[in-house]
Amino acid sequence: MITLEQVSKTFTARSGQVRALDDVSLHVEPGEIYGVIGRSGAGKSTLIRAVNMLERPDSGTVTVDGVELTGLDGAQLRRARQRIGMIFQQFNLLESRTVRGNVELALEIAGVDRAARRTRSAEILELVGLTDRAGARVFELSGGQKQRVGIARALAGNPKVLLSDEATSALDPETTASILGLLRRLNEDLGLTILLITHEMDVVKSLCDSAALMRDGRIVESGRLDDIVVRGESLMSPDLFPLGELPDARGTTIIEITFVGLASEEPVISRLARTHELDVSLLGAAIETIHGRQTGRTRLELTGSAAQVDAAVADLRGQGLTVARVREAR
Ligand SMILES: Nc1ncnc2c1ncn2[C@@H]1O[C@H](COP(=O)(O)OP(=O)(O)OP(=O)(O)O)[C@@H](O)[C@H]1O
Repeated sequence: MITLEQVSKTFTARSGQVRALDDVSLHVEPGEIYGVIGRSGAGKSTLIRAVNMLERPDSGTVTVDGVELTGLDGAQLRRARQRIGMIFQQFNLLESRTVRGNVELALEIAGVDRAARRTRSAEILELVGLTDRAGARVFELSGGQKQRVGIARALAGNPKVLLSDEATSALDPETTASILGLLRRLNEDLGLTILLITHEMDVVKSLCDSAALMRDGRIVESGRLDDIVVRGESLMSPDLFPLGELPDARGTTIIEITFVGLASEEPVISRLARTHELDVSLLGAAIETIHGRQTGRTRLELTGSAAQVDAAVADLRGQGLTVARVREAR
């Protein structure tokens, strides 16, 4: 539904040239929720703005719903953009207008007549749970309600794709959860494809089907979330399962095991110690609900000979568990 191929963008800042997007390729399937995560300055905003050509790439192609946007200009581009909704961290609403007035604005610009606008805004406000606030002014609303208006406005033209630029970053945790729940419902009920950028791993964990990690204008890891969590050496794992710093080196081997949909690591640990005559200590465990499944990562310290440790790791892998050797005994 969204494909970026080898997209690059360089800005000229006072301090010199900044390569905000460096050969970025990305593919979002129809109906998917795709999250791009990264620190401030990684290039996330430039990436999402490139998808609807708010930021025109220097090179590469952007295709949305079969239309190559990088090849369009003027009226063609405006038409194609109507199929792409966007929501923002600061909502970007017109404060002086009513809720309904904000939702109808894009339809007014698109030349939709008054009666059709009214019908459509009523429909969409019901979808986001704001029917009883239709006549309220924007400044009277809470942050969560404002974002619901933002979502309703973005969906008024019936887009296939919704772009979300840090849509929950200005909201408290409870309101964030309700907005993420709404996005999930719209994805399921309307088949809406969602591409979002965020610096919060919790947003990715609770909402996304797939994710990409950006650093210095590049995508350094990407894939379906359920594949990423079982990748032993995933770059996103430390943030997906925060286990803290490794202890100081003390001549032992440290491994991390990923469990998907498994209730407890206890039998694995005791069996490991028994079978391989190793000392096994549990250094930490993090369990998260990812994609609706309980997924966990356990960090274990193994004390034994190199051969015992190798045999233990092979045994765990043989049981279908993902094992990363995060520190070798020296
Ligand atoms: N219009 C611009 N002119 C000059 N430099 C820019 C411009 N827009 C972005 N940059 C630079 O490009 C790099 C990527 O910025 P971008 O805003 O895409 O990152 P980000 O990951 O979205 O960060 P944040 O979360 O802080 O917005 C940064 O170094 C930024 O300073």
